[in-house]
Amino acid sequence: MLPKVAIPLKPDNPKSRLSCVLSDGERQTLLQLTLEHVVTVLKNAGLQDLDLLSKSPLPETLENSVRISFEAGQNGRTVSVLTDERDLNTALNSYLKNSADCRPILIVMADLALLRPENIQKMIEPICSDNTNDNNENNDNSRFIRIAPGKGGGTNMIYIGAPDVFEVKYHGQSFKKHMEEAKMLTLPMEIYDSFYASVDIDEPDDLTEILIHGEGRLCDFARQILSIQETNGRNKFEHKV
Ligand SMILES: Nc1nc2c(ncn2[C@@H]2O[C@H](COP(=O)(O)OP(=O)(O)OP(=O)(O)O)[C@@H](O)[C@H]2O)c(=O)[nH]1
Ligand SMILES: C[C@H](OP(=O)(O)O)C(=O)O
Repeated sequence: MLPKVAIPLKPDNPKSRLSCVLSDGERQTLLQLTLEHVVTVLKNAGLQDLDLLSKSPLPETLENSVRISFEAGQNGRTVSVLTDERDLNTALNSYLKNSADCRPILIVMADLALLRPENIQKMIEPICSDNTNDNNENNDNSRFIRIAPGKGGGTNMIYIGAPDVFEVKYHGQSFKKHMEEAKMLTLPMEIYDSFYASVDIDEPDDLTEILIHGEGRLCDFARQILSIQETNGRNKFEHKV
């Protein structure tokens, strides 16, 4: 069964850890470009239903750019916008509990600038039988958890096959906390290890990854804000502040 996708969004003061190198307007642009990239990748991977879970009312321009990138309305694709002002974990856990149809949920962060369609396909494919858990109380291997770690201990994507019982615990080494949660619930669990899925754009140095590996408008944006300095025959990226 295809999962529903949830993308949490914080449209006010986004990417605050980049405020030392990017203006507020540039950080808004970065959010929009990374979100458009992620949504295009989800569409190209064949996903159908997208929920944007926003901390504050989503600006119309951002919502429209998502609808256009996802080609909402075509081939049955849907985009819904939900607003929940509570903190990230409270909002997402309430969303998971309220997904009445118990369809699997794939949570994807909006800042995965290097994400590729094959990463999504790997995230949603059935779990390898070697990784299933004999103690799985549910005795149902469709109710598995698959985690794509982010650098520094975060969780960039998580497939939740059991949204009625699993609770997310983002921030502060969430990757380990999510593994522990799956173990505690005796759900089958797998780690999806991919460089492209592991890069989220949090700190100034992460911008260089866009310049090196990124494509299209995101790469153009990185070129505008970074310059390449050559020292002793080696390239070094510096921020144009
Ligand atoms: N709904 C919701 N989404 C959030 C919240 N905080 C962050 N997000 C989103 O969660 C994902 C990961 O966010 P972070 O990298 O932790 O936060 P950020 O706002 O992007 O950046 P910083 O301000 O530097 O922490 C992004 O898609 C954010 O837009 C929140 O409180 N509520
Ligand atoms: C939301 C948080 O993101 P980070 O702070 O790692 O960007 C996490 O993945 O737990």
